[in-house]
Amino acid sequence: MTKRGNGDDVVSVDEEENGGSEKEATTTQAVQVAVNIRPLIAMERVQGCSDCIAIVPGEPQVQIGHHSFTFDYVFGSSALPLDSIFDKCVKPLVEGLFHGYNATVLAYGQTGSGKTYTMGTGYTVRGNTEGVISQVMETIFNRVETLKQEADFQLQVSFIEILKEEVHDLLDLNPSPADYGYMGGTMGSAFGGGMKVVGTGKPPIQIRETISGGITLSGVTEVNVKSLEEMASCLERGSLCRATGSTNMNSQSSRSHAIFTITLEQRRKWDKLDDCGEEYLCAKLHLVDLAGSERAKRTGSDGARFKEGVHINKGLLALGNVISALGDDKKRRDGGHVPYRDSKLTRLLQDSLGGNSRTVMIACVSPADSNTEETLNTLKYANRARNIQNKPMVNRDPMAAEMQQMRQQLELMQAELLCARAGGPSSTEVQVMKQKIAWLEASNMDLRKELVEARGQLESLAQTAVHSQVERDKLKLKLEKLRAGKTFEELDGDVDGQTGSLLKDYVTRIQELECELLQIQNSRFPSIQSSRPVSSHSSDSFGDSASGLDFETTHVDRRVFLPAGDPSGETETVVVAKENLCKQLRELTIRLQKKEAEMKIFQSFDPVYLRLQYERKLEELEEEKQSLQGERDRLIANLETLANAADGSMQMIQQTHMQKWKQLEPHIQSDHKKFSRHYGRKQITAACLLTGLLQISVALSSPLLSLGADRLEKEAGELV
Ligand SMILES: Nc1ncnc2c1ncn2[C@@H]1O[C@H](COP(=O)(O)OP(=O)(O)OP(=O)(O)O)[C@@H](O)[C@H]1O
Repeated sequence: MTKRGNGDDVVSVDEEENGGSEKEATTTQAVQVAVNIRPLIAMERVQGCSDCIAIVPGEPQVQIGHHSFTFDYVFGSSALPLDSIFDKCVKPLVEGLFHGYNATVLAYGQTGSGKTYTMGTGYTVRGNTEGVISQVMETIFNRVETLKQEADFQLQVSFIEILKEEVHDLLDLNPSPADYGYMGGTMGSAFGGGMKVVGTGKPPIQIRETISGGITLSGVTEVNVKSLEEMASCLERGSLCRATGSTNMNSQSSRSHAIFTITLEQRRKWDKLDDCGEEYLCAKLHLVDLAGSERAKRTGSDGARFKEGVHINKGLLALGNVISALGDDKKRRDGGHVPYRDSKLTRLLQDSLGGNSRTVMIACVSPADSNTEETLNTLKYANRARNIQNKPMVNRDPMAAEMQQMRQQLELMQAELLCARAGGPSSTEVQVMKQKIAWLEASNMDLRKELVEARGQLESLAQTAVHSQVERDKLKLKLEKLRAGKTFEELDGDVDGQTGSLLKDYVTRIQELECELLQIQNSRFPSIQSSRPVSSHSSDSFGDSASGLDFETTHVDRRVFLPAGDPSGETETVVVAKENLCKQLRELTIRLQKKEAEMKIFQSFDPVYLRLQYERKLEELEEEKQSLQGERDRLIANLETLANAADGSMQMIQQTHMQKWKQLEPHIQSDHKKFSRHYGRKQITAACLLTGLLQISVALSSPLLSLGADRLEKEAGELV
């Protein structure tokens, strides 16, 4: 959406530099209006004219007297330089040509205001090469050169003038008698000194309307051009043939309206043809240099020149009416009549004004105060022209479109024929199958994407698994090494710093405690000690416990389960007890093995927390050891006393022991509970310690103590 200076909002089809939307235009585009203010010419200076047009700095706004107008662009004077007129206004139209849009550049204004100068219609190869048209030609050929790999281009030019309501072909080498009636000005200088060549001639050019509503000129010469030079030569030839004449206001006044038309046809190459691209496009660019409006009084024209002036003004008046009709919002909304047919000029410009063309109007004005009235009129018309809405659309060749359709039909029928011959499916089935294939291809693409994602996830999982496996193997190895009796020093390389040394300390301390307990046990029952085999590696049994606890093979003297002085029932009781014990211990072993796995996790726990836990437990164990030592001493003393007593008093001693045990039992239970809390995860060590306690009780060897031993054993089982 472009905000128009006069307050109208105009929907632009495409405002990009490339000048062309590839889509069909569904919106309208207003005629763009640029004002070109030429400088005061010598004649005006001589006459002492002054500048009557003011420009609002930085704005496309001009003021004349108390009138103010806003346009799309203002060039000349203190506004934009004239040489930027092509880039700003015309280049987008040229680009649009390559997208199939017709375009028109129309120079309008009073006589001597600079229309021919601006358009460059007075082009000569060796002389005047200024103006819009020469830049248009250059740009077109540059673009063709750039795009020649993608499409085949064909360029044609035609050049006509409307003189006294007659259309003349300026490129016809054999003009009809009607074409050479004019002998004023410089016409025909290139072809025989001031006269058009007389020839057999063709029928006069006629303006026709096509079925689609387009305007064409039948009988006009269209010259195929392949190079810039060829096109420039056509322009020069036509310019020289154009009717010009000298008036008081312009020594080389154009006496006709001239239209130089460039037709661009492009056919996309097969391999460059995409689905949405057009195979064939054809667009026309009309470059129009109108004759200037004039007042006979000022031009000083009389006779033939006066008649020309009348015709010129008539044509311009018709143009003014068309502009008024199109520029009037109300009339346009009501679908009011637009008098295109009132003149040949308006008829020819039908597409350009309110049609399917993209149009730029350049209103040329003189700044001289002597021309104020004409300048004001021009600006008023130009301002009205800004209200004209066109509907640019891509020009397809109907024949080519039909051909394309037929080609597609042919392909389909050929495919059907092949299928029918091979007994294959019908065309409907083929269509369905094609759709299915398309659908399958799409879903295949989706699945491929999912597969790639899944593969990525799998790889990362595999990496994690490998990593975990390596960690597990390392831990396994360490454990095996520890089981094999390796010290922590030997494992130093494998165990990481703080945790390793901490564990080492605690294991050493536990082993020391175990030894101490064993010593207590030995010193408490010296009589029994002598009757049971003492392993030289007493700690090994605990070591084994820690590394798998093979209790089945633990050397426990079976006699420890026998009631004193009852050798008769020894074998049976011991075997049963041993079996029970072994069974329980087997279960214990399995559970401990499970816990062993948890141990690994436990190793990764916070060392500080672990240290505190262990320290607390060590204190408790120390206390327990102290109390046990005290109790041991007392028991030894009692035993010694009792040993001297008679057998009858043995019963009493046993009862005393029983009482003592009952007193101790709650303490032991509470200790065990604490123990199990702190050693919830450190089951192996707990089991070791409990086993130690078990062995102590076993070593006591008395029935009441064996009862305590049973309890301990049971608790050990629960704990684990
Ligand atoms: N921008 C400009 N700078 C300098 N001179 C200019 C400029 N525009 C026009 N002129 C001069 O003004 C004079 C009239 O210009 P031109 O012939 O282009 O007017 P015109 O509008 O085509 O007139 P007509 O309608 O009579 O054909 C010429 O001498 C031309 O060189």
